[in-house]
Amino acid sequence: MITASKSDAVSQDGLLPDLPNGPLSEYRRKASFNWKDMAMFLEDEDIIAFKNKIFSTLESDPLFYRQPGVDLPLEKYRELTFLRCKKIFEYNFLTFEATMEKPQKMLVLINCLGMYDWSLSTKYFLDTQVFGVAIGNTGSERHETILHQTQNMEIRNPKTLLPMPGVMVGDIGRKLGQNGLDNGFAMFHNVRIPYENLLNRTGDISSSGNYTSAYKDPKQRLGASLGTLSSGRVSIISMVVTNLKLAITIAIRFSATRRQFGPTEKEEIPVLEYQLQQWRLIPYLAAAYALDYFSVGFFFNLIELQIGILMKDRSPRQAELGKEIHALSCAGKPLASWTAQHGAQECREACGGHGFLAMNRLGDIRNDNDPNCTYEGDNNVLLQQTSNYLLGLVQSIHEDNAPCESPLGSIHFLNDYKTILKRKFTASTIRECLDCAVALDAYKWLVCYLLRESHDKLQQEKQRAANDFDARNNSQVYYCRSLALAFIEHTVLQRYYDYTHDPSTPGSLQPVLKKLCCLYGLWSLNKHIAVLYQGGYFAGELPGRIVQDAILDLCAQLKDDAVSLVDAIAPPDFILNSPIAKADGELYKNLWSAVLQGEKVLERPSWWPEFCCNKPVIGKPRSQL
Ligand SMILES: CC(C)(COP(=O)(O)OP(=O)(O)OC[C@H]1O[C@@H](n2cnc3c(N)ncnc32)[C@H](O)[C@@H]1OP(=O)(O)O)[C@@H](O)C(=O)NCCC(=O)NCCSC(=O)CCCCCCCCCCCCCCC(=O)O
Ligand SMILES: Cc1cc2nc3c(=O)[nH]c(=O)nc-3n(C[C@H](O)[C@H](O)[C@H](O)COP(=O)(O)OP(=O)(O)OC[C@H]3O[C@@H](n4cnc5c(N)ncnc54)[C@H](O)[C@@H]3O)c2cc1C
Repeated sequence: MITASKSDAVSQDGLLPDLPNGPLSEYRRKASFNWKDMAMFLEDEDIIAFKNKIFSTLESDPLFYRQPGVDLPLEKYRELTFLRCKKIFEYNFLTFEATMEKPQKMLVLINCLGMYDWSLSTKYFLDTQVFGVAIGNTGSERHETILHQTQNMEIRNPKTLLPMPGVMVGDIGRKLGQNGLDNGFAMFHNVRIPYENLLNRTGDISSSGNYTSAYKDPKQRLGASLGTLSSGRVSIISMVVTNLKLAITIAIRFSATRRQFGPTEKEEIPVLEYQLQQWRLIPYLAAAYALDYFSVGFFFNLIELQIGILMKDRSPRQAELGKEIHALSCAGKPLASWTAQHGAQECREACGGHGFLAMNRLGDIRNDNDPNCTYEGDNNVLLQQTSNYLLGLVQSIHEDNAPCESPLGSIHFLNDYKTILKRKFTASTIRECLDCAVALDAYKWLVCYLLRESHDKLQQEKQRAANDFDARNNSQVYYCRSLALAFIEHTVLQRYYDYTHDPSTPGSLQPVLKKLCCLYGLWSLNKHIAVLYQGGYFAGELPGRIVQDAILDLCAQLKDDAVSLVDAIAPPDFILNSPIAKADGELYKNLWSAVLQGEKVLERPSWWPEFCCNKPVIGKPRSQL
């Protein structure tokens, strides 16, 4: 294990307390790096201190006490979420000034509260941010009153809490997750909306009925109006990565402590030693790292867009930035939320029966993550926005009449479209595949190929179909949908590759980070193997086989680092709230203690006498008279 220097260690110990010794210590000793170095490389001291403050405040407040696995009645859960939400207002973890100074803290706060409970986080941020930012970014001074009313909880009649005349509101009922959040409906019957309520930042109507807009170009106006809608999707990418981090922490710590049959009868071995367990979990750990890096960087891109909106930037670059962020977020949300969804399910199963026990939290993580695939736009519908953006570039690519340029550079590689399409997979050994550039090159080819195929398919369908609507619909499966996903996977991988190969990345961490990068790349690429063969990039048995062997090799190389990799991203035990995944690794002691603390755990059920009298006469229902 590589250790930190003395001065680093002093500041680390204050921020990151040592983890308790126990059954996980052996893996921690075997790690190729120091988990504290990794934690402090991933987040700066200020962010770690901010997280510690939030976590310790919640842990010290009895209102935030919770018992693992207890299923609260709906009404009680919503009441508790509301009370906690009010308390979060009081704690005021993030002032307006602090947000302006370091906007990333907003994302950190969303995720810290979400790690505790997503119902609480979503409730708090829908009120304070989603609604507020939408009004702030698309309205003007005349809408400030609405923002004040929201902050003072005045969304009905402030004295009676009854809806205003003509407005009907109601509750839509129990959902599959996030039940602390009360989703409702609203209906308006002959309600006159005052003219001043029109959100008028990009266009207005004068009292005489004339439309005016400071934007001459309708496309720029559209971008400015809709740009603000990207913030939810960008934030969701980070939220779902947080879920993946929670789930993988639980599954890795469990797998490192749960023992089963080994090669000899003498000793049982941790299930993490099994190749199958490694292959099921470690790629999700790599995905958590790669997507986490993407989510943070992409949030900074969003901040740049929002500053432009606030500064009334009407440049073509600002409009292009809005379009690119829209295209990336419309594929980034699907990729990240599906990865978290599949990852949470795999983690649940990888923990066997213990994973199905509610108190271990994988069910809640999975269910609370699930609506991220739907809200802020259904994943499959959103992917079409990304493929539309890419298809819009085809003409310039074919005719070489304009370079493919975008503010964030995600499409720059398409300038080499024709050359890339002529390339073939050239690696011939597993060793060569352990260089992440191999997966990255394959992705460049894949995106170009799917772009060409999707474009051709769309043209064919346009000739065949009666209208553009059908043509577009019939070009999604295996074409545009795959294109959008391959494009975003390439973007995530390219960014992670650049980061892990950057000379400023500490030498002690580079080897493990590069392995994670390579594993994420090959594992993701492996899902496209049919297309790689179909388009002729792969030929013969060798490419498919060495890619798969390289994945297994990387999993084996990373298994001794896995515990320290989750230590670097795990929240404290109180927040993780999963007895099988506490940092001390005392799986059975912690599970047993949580079971015994359950309410009425040793009592007979209240209906026990039914068992002893009125015994059923098989095949003869009793008369109800
Ligand atoms: C966009 C649609 C999918 C499709 O719409 P259309 O059918 O009109 O498609 P077109 O292809 O014709 O599009 C028209 C045109 O517009 C461009 N466009 C569209 N959107 C954008 C955009 N955002 N930016 C830029 N440009 C945009 C598009 O590219 C086209 O341009 P061209 O003509 O040039 O091609 C649409 O149907 C759609 O959006 N559907 C989804 C609806 C939706 O998202 N609803 C959301 C409801 S609210 C909700 O679900 C809430 C759930 C709870 C969420 C909880 C989590 C949030 C917590 C986050 C906290 C946030 C913190 C914020 C931090 C901060 O901001 O700082
Ligand atoms: C927990 C939760 C909270 C929410 N909160 C809010 C909120 O606060 N405010 C708000 O306004 N909304 C909210 N929503 C609604 C959410 O934004 C929508 O559910 C979402 O945008 C999807 O739209 P829909 O439900 O109408 O799906 P539909 O459009 O009915 O889609 C149903 C199915 O049809 C398919 N489909 C639809 N159109 C196409 C197409 N063009 N091509 C191919 N397939 C298609 C979809 O893929 C999907 O499988 C919330 C939803 C959830 C789950």
